[in-house]
Amino acid sequence: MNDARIAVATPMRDTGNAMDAPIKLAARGLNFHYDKFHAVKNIHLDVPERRVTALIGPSGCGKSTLLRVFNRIYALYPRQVASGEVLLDGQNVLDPKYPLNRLRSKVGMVFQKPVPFPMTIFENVAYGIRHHERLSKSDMDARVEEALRQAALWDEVKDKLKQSALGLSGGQQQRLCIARAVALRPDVLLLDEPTSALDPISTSRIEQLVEELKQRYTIVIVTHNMQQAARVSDYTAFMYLGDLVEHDTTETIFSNPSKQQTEDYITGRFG
Ligand SMILES: Nc1ncnc2c1ncn2[C@@H]1O[C@H](COP(=O)(O)OP(=O)(O)OP(=O)(O)O)[C@@H](O)[C@H]1O
Repeated sequence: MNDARIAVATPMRDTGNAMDAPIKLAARGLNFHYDKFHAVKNIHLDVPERRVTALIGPSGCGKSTLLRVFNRIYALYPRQVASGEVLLDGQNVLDPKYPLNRLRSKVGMVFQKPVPFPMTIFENVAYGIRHHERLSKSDMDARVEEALRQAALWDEVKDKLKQSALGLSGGQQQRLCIARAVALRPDVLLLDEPTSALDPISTSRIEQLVEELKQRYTIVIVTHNMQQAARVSDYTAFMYLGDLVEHDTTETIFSNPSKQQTEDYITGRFG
């Protein structure tokens, strides 16, 4: 093994090329254009259920774009066009007939910079739930607590639920954003560089959390940090200039990639 390669700390199953879990989310012949710019090129990708899949690759290769296509955020913007399919449990979520509300409740997203709403900690979590469900006060209290516990934040905030979320630290704010996403009980969590704005302790907290969350959720994480990809993910997809170059178990990608470009990237020769 080349010294520059990254040690994979997570124990890996010997899966060969086969997935060790059913496919939850899949891209089929997926293309994406920002106006005339072809940002994602004919991608086929299988995302297994209750596993962590990392998207890695140099800046501008299309990682965030792919994530945004997975929950159709682009649909808000004119001149952003996707073609091909994104299958969630076999149903094409890019089909305009697939209700956006259903998609939002099944696929949660957490962004690079934590952006809590300027309201109380409780309301930050309850807000999204109210959009989708009508719950009694006691059910809502229980749901908010459940979400905050899953995001490993409950113990730190249980005595100040009525205080503004803006008073939380950056790491706590990011866990609040994760609580907001899991509060809708989604199937899939998309994490777009969730720790890039955080200090090392908060980063490690979120990485531990990802490990816990995968017991319940299918997770796709975009990261620039290859050590992080190696630590938290079961599968890794390497992208370059809009192409999906290689996708395999994280162990294989970091110890025995089949493509030269992948090897060059993970050993730090470019990117
Ligand atoms: N709103 C936009 N309009 C036009 N082009 C865009 C837009 N957003 C992204 N792009 C282009 O699409 C390509 C992919 O961008 P994307 O943000 O998906 O890359 P990335 O791999 O996530 O990069 P980074 O790691 O720097 O976040 C880039 O060339 C980028 O310049």
